[in-house]
Order: sequence, then structure tokens, then C-alpha cells
Amino acid sequence: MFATPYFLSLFVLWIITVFIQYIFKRPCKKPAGYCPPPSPPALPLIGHLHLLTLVSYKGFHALSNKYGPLLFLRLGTYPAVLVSSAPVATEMFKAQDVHFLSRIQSPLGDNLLFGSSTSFFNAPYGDYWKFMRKLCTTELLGTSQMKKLKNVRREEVVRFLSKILEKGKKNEVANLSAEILTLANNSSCRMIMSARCSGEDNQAEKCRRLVIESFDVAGKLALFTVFGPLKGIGMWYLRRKIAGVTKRYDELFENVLVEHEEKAKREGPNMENKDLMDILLEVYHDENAEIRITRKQMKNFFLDLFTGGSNTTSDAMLWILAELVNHPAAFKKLRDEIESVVGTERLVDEADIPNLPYFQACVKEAMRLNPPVPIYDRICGENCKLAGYDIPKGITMIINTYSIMRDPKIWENPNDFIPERFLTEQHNAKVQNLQVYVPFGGGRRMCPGINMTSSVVNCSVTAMVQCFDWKVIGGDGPDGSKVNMDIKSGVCLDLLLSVDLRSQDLEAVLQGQIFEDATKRLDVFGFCVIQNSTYLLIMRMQEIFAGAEVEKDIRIQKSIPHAVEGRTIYPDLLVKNSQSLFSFCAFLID
Ligand code: HEM
Repeated sequence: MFATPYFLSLFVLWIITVFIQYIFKRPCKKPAGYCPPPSPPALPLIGHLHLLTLVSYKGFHALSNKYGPLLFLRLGTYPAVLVSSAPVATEMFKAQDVHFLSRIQSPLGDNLLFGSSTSFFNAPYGDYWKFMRKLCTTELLGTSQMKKLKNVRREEVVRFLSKILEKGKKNEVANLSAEILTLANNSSCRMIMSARCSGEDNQAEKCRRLVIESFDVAGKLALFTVFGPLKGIGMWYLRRKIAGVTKRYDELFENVLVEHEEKAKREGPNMENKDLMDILLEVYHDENAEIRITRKQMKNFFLDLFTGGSNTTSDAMLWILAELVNHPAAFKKLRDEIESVVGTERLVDEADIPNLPYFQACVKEAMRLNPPVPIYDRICGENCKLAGYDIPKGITMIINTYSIMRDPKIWENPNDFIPERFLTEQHNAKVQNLQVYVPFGGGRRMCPGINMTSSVVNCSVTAMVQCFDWKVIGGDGPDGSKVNMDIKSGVCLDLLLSVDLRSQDLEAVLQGQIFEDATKRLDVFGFCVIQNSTYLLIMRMQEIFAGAEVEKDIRIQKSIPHAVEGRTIYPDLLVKNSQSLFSFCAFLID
């Protein structure tokens, strides 16, 4: 009742403030010879906002096609420079990298989950960022840690494939957008903190929902920020939501951290199967560490890993599969490659990837055309020159990877899906000294999560091509066989595909893998429980054999001495293999 006139008067007040600022603002004196980047014609008050479109990077792309690769823009009251070509990006990430090493800070300072200086993603370039970056490269996200987590990824992929297999057998349509997001979330949550996103009361699921909520708040706040004087009003309007999300996230992570600390005390220095949280906690407790990180920094760091790692990875997988479905010749070529290297008697494995060059080219080409992070920001730290133009200290740089990777001066037929281009010498020579392929950014601040993403993408996409045939339901094109690649603002690709298992042989291979996976989990379960409570084990088995409804995750009860708490077994996988399991179980009980 009272809110509408109230907000209306605030809005009018804002218009008047901006207008007065606009009229009386003195143009600041620029030194002689000052040469700012070119700028499209702007309107009073809103600047270039009217030139943008709902899918922001496509609007920016259209602008750079018309006005050039380096542009000065005014988004409301917010000035920014748009970078859209490989030569400019190369200069920025190589010769001038030192001037562009920080990102935008949140208008809320350290009170919001996102954008605060205690996060790693937004940390200003300095000792904390350098320390964490080194830790990411050498320990947390480096190749050797990723190798250690291989089984975790394998289990999640096999779990995903078993769901798809069920769909295929029943001739059902698979909502791949949802299934692949679950796969990416579960893989990253397990690698980061040994938890899966399933069930209402699950920590990883709670964290996923909090991340979505805080993205929502951050997005709204960014809108207010564009309209200068509205920034304060936005912060006031959203203050309760911000405080609520931040408090819940803090409590949730405090619990997870305490659980990990207790586990570390119980298992001692030789603890096996460490996740990323175990490793970072060791650094946190190390009194001789180069930098003593705070608890808040640690919590924000995990948030960065979740936000940086889940949707990006699932989007990458969706785009790759969509491009392959839309290009049947490429799909067939890839399947032939997998078949010639792996055969049909075993499931493709991460270790096969170096022998699958065409697969690697398909991944690159799909990510070139559809970068999961199409735009991102940097801040200019010092007055400097870029492509001959003056860039003022403090201005936001918007890097449009979508434009950079469709630059017609670099890529022949830039809008076409041609994986072969990544296999030719000619292409390699042309791009040798240019930053042309930038889905993960560039320079010192480029994405540290490449290994983690690649390992999940590699093992899942290759298996999807090896085992299944995919068809679009109600798609685009004259015969309705194409995935509609036109995305709407803020929505990820909607991928609904019917799935068919290719052959009986592959079904046997997949079932074998699912069984092998299940027995691995049973082994842990049986071993722990058998020493102290055989009865419990048999009970559980009978429930499974009878096909009775059982809980999704059975946790080993805390009261059982020597049991590994928190380990889960997955009965939905076990049920399918009841016959083989029976003999396995009998062996254990003997
Ligand atoms: C397809 C998957 C991914 C894409 C396309 C992607 C893309 C990007 C891009 C474009 C940036 C900005 C780089 C720059 O400023 O030059 C970035 C930064 C970052 N990404 Fe990723 N990313 C992906 C996956 C991941 C994963 C799996 C993680 C970790 C689990 C991760 C963690 C981060 C972090 C922490 C940063 C900030 C780095 C810094 O400021 O030093 N990303 N990512």
C-alpha cells in the first residue's frame, strides 16, 4: 500500500540528483594529447545503456563490430572500457598485464559473500592473492591433486551414466541440463569437501542454494550500482537479505570446517583421501605458513571454488554435446576416434584423453564458440596506454571473450563449428603470439580451475559419445533435429534429448563398470562394519536384495567403533546387481 508512492518519490529524487550532477559536473581537465578510446554516440543520463541487449555479451559484440575493438562506454553513471579483439587482449594480458591485475570491489565492502576483498576471486593483487594463487597451482587445483581425486570423478560419472542408461532402457527423454548440472555440482562438492548435492538436508545442497541466492542479491545490487546515486538505496533495500544469506553461509561453512577439523584430529597426519578443504585447513593451522589466512578468507575461498566451478563446467559440457548433436559428421568422427583407441570392451577413461586429439579439438571449438564465461572484468591499476589509447586508473575493463574468439581477422568462418581448425599447423602458426583462445581468461589472473574442469568434462563427454545415441526432441531446423542454440538472458542452454544405448556390448561394459564402482563402496562398508556388527551389514543387504525402499544414502552410524563416519553407499546402484552382490556378500561374511 505504502511502498509504491515511497519508491516513486525515491525514483524522482534519483532522477533529479543525476540530472543536477550531469548539468553541473565539470569536465575534468585532460592533459594535452590525451586520447581516450573511441566511444559510440551516448544519450544524456543513461549513456550507452540503450545500446545493450538482454544477452549482454551479444549486445557488446554488436557494438564492437560496429565501432571497433576498444571502446569507451558509459553504462548509466558507470564508465567502462570494452575489449573485444585478440590483438588488444594480447597486449593487455602480456605487455600490460601488470596494470590490470585487480577486479571490481563489491560496493558492500566485506559484508557480502561475493565481491568482497576477503574473497580470492576479487582480492586485490597483493600478498594474499599471490599466496593463494601459488597454493592453487601447486597443491589445491594442480595436476597432482587432480590425479589423486580421479576416483571421485569416475564414481560421479559412472553414477551419471547409470541414470542415463535407465532413461535409455525405458526410452525416456533425458533433461541433460539438469542431469549435467547435478554431475558437475556433485563432482566439485566431493572434490572440495567430500559432500554430494542431494537431499534437502544435505550440506552441499544447502551451499548450492545459498550460492544461487547470493548471486541473485549480487545481480540486483549491480543494477543499482549502474545508476550511481541509487547504489546507497539498493544497499539499504537489500540489507536484510544480504545479512541473512551471509549469516547462513557462515554458519553452514563453520559446521563443515569443524567436521573436517575433527576428522583431521581423529585420523592424524597420515590421513588418506584428502579433499581440498583438508589441505587448506592444514595451511590454516600451520604456524609457519608464509601468510596466516583467516577463517573468513577460507570460507570465501570455498565459495569462489563453488561459484567458479559448478555452472561453468556444466555449461561447457552442455555446449559441447549440443554442438556435437548439431554436427553429426563431427559426432561420428569423434566416436570413430574413441572406438579406434578404446574399443568397445571397456569404458573410455581419463587416461585415454592424450590419445584423442579430435576430441580435444571438439572441446576447444565448442568452447571457442560458446564460452561459459563470455564476459568478465578487470580494473585498470595505473594510467596506461592500450592499443595507443589512454586508459585511466580505476576504470573497469570489460573483456568480451565471445567477441575475441569470433574475431574474423583471426578465425576463418568464425561462426562455424570446425574442430579441425585446432589440428592444423596453419592455425597454430597464425595464433602463436596472440591470445586468441581465451575461455579461461589470460595473464596472471587467468582461471586456476582448468585442470579440474577438463578432468570432469573429459571423462563424461567421451563416455556419453561412446555409449549413447542422442536425438533432439522438438528441435530447430527443417526436420527438427537441431538443438536451438539461441539462449535467453540468464538462462543456460535447455538440452532435452532422447537417449538410446548403442549396443548390447556397451550395455554390458557400462553395467560392469557400475558394478565395479558399487562393490568398491561396499568394500568400505563391509570392512568397517563386519568387525563389530555383522548383523547391521546383513540387515542392510537384505533390505537391498528384497528391493525394498531404502534411504538414498546410508551413513555408517557413529556408535560403531572403527567405522568410517560419513562414508556413503548408494543402494540404487547396488540393487541392479543383486545376484553378483549376493556372492560378494557371502564372501565378506565368510
Ligand atoms: C569451463 C569452466 C570454467 C571457465 C570457462 C572459467 C572461466 C574463468 C574466467 C574467464 C576467469 C577470469 C580470468 C581472468 O581474469 O583472466 C576465471 C577465474 C577464476 N576461476 Fe574459472 N572457469 C572455469 C572453471 C573453474 C573451476 C572448476 C574453478 C575452481 C574450482 C574455477 C575457479 C576460478 C577462480 C578462483 C578464478 C579467479 C582467479 C584469480 O582471480 O586469480 N574456475 N575463470
